[in-house]
Amino acid sequence: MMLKILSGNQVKALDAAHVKLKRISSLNLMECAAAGFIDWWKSKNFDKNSPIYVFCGAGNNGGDGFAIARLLYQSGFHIQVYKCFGDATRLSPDASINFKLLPEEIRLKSWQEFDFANGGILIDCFIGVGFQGALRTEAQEIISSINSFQGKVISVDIPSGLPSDDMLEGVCVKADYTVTFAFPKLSLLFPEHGHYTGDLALVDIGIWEEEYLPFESPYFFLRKKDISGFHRKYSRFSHKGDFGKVLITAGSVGKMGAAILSAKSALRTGSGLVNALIPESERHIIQISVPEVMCLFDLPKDLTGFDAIGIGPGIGFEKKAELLKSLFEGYSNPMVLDADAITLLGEHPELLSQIPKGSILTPHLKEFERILGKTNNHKERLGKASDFCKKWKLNLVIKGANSVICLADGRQIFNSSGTSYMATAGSGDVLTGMITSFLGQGYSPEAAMICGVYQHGLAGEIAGKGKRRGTIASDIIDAIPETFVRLDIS
Ligand SMILES: NC(=O)C1=CN([C@@H]2O[C@H](COP(=O)(O)OP(=O)(O)OC[C@H]3O[C@@H](n4cnc5c(N)ncnc54)[C@H](OP(=O)(O)O)[C@@H]3O)[C@@H](O)[C@H]2O)[C@@H](O)CC1
Ligand SMILES: [K+]
Repeated sequence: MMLKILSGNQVKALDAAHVKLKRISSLNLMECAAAGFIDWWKSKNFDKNSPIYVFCGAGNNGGDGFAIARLLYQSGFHIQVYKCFGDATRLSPDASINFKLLPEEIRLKSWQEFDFANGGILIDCFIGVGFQGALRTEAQEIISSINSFQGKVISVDIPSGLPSDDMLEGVCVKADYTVTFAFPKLSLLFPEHGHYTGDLALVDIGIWEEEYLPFESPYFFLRKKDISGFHRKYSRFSHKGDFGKVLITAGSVGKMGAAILSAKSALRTGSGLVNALIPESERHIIQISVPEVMCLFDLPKDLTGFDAIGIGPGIGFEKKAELLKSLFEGYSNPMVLDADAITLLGEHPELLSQIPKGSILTPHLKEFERILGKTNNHKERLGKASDFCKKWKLNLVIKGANSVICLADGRQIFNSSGTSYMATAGSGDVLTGMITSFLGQGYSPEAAMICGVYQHGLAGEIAGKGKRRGTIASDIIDAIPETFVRLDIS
């Protein structure tokens, strides 16, 4: 089962059902959230001498803040708590209890007394998912002041002022880290909000994935533990035919790198046989750099022998609409369409209905607009993607940080692996090769996308660890085999 992403206003009902099921109190759950935050904190090795300022609101987000302040104090940190509310009668019941539990030694002040020119660490527990309507004037002032703070800012659950499921309209806290509870709030995964959320960490507060079942949501969060269940198991008697024969249609004069990257990725992902359809004049390039690949120069008449087809990286546009048409006529299984193939579909929308059902399109944000039109923001993009997938019975992978796998049935799965070091030329060609390879190994389109997208991100993390901004697409390919090791897939 995969973690569901609920909306902010479903959180209260989820919490209520959880505390009933586990026979605990909501105060216990708050303590669990605070303890989870402390575990994350310890993993960061923050300086023990750094002053820590905890900004607390009057709701349960503020309650988390009081509990965190107490636990950090008990661990030997220098804590000051700043109130972002009038008087204590405004506190929610659980916040009120944790307010009273604050050790006497912790200095309590009003936010107006804080010198924002200070350094240190500010923990933002002002407003969480209980944010509603438009920010009131004083709240805007508090948030703008927090944003003028010179040290590090850690937001608890969500940066204060950011709506949990929508685009930001006013101001919100700009965090260096956001430590969110139970599930990532949808808006934390929107690229437009990356600047506000900073590094995202998810803290488990003991709510099982089964407990999300009664709650409706099309959104899911893909994590490491989900992957092995989507993989095929091979036996001792498997032979190269079992690992699939794929056709990669990529590259053109001056862009043969795209063909090399996607074909090599398919091999590293486990394909038994990789054929590359390329211009004959360019054959030496690929045969020298990837000798395991067999080259074809014309589209074979019979395509039924291929277990999967991937088309697009670097193919260019000349006579390629005809090529797409021939592929769609001669092949009825799901295929992978990327890069120039997507741009061509944007220019020839009449071809959309001919794409084999269940096929996978992997656009980046610009390519997305070429087929689906302009969008103002990610929320709108997700809505359009959902309509598109349902209408044409196709799947989309919207590439980026937290790539979104959009399935034909309307589910949308956000990936958790990856790093900004993957924003490099050819990274998408690698993904095309990986997904095509899994399709060819007999995986369903859903399983091929899930394993491909997650392992592509993981390979990027492995490559990026030692190479940082010097990471190139070939490094990602080299790291693909290690992803099988890390996931314990044979
Ligand atoms: N399972 C979980 O995820 C768990 C969740 N937990 C935690 O509970 C949090 C949710 O707590 P919640 O529901 O009490 O609301 P919360 O976020 O504190 O906000 C309320 C405060 O914001 C204020 N405020 C609101 N709108 C405003 C506006 N427009 N402009 C200005 N102010 C505005 C509002 O003020 P008021 O309108 O009442 O005057 C009130 O003071 C959640 O994020 C997580 O941290 C954990 O403890 C346990 C497990
Ligand atoms: K917050």
